[in-house]
Amino acid sequence: MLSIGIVGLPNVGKSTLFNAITKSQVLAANYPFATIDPNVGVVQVKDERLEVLSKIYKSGKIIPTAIEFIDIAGLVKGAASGEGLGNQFLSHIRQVDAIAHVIRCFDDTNITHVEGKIDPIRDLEIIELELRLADLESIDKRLPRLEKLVKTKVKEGMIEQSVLLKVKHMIENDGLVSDLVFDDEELKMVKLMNLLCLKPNLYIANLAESDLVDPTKNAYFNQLKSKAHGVGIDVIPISAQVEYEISNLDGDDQLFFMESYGLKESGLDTVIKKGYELLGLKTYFTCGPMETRAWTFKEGTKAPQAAGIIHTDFERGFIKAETLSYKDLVESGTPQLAKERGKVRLEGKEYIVQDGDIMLFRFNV
Ligand SMILES: Nc1ncnc2c1ncn2[C@@H]1O[C@H](COP(=O)(O)OP(=O)(O)OP(=O)(O)O)[C@@H](O)[C@H]1O
Ligand SMILES: [Mg+2]
Repeated sequence: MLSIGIVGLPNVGKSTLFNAITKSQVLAANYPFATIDPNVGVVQVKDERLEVLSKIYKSGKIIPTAIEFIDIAGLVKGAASGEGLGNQFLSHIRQVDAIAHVIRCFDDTNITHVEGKIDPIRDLEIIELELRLADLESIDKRLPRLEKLVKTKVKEGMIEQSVLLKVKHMIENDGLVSDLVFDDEELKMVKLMNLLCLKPNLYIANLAESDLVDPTKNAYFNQLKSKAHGVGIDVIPISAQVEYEISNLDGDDQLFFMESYGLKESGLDTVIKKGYELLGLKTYFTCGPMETRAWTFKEGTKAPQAAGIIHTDFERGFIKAETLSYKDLVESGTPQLAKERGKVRLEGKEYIVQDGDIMLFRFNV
């Protein structure tokens, strides 16, 4: 399962957010380094299409897809050189597929800030610098080991070296990740390499309760937003504390509470949805009277491999996939009508599965 790591300075609200997202009760407390070992939680990805599909197919149940969130210990300045158990915590970040970076944007003199003062841009830069320094160290260790491969013209070695040199150059010149240019082969290599500064990334602005109604009145949030905008990163405004309180209420109370803050939807759903997008994930559906179920695949996956997500036999014995797009189904009203209109396609091995496809795999083993 793909995972998103919650990363940031100590005592900024990471565990509070984790508890809200995963409905857990891990220790969230007003002192730095409350979290040492990573906490792992699995969450369902909400998708409005599931309700619609289960009505059309009169399905007995709905099974959404899921992703994993990991609450990681706080990083401090000097983490990459071992400060505050930094190396251990950085190794936890290495294992996640994407990073949700929590940045404190709330004033509260009772809650300790490790740098003494609220300053989201400085905080952001501290964390990003530590990730870069950690990468630089691993790049410098790796490069000499690649020399032999490069000398004997082993292709993988040459591609990896080229990627590492580009990233090293970017870090040493304080450049932007968004300015890096990789060819297709290098991109494939990047995905295998686990460099921290290249992981997909989003920012979560942790706001005071009073700023929820209109986050743009909060100067910290605006600073963060304009900085993020420049590098093409999303900022999600949220109050981890409020979300945590909401997550502990039942349905009706939740709605009442959200209305009182002027919230239309839970910020957590946005975090989960954006996280899913960030990972380049798409959804296809299988539907029938038993269940309507969402399956996660990576953008660009072909039909047999998508079938293999359900069962390896489906991939091994793949023949064809009966495919209907969600849009065509909804426009037609029922699967029968969609079929009559010629909207149900028989796709073969080279078909690239699209988000929202409803699929029925024909296979033979
Ligand atoms: N939006 C917010 N407004 C006010 N207080 C908050 C907010 N978010 C979190 N807090 C409070 O901040 C404190 C620290 O929260 P939490 O333990 O979640 O931080 P953390 O980032 O996990 O810290 P650590 O790195 O030490 O594990 C808690 O007392 C929590 O209630
Ligand atoms: Mg914590």
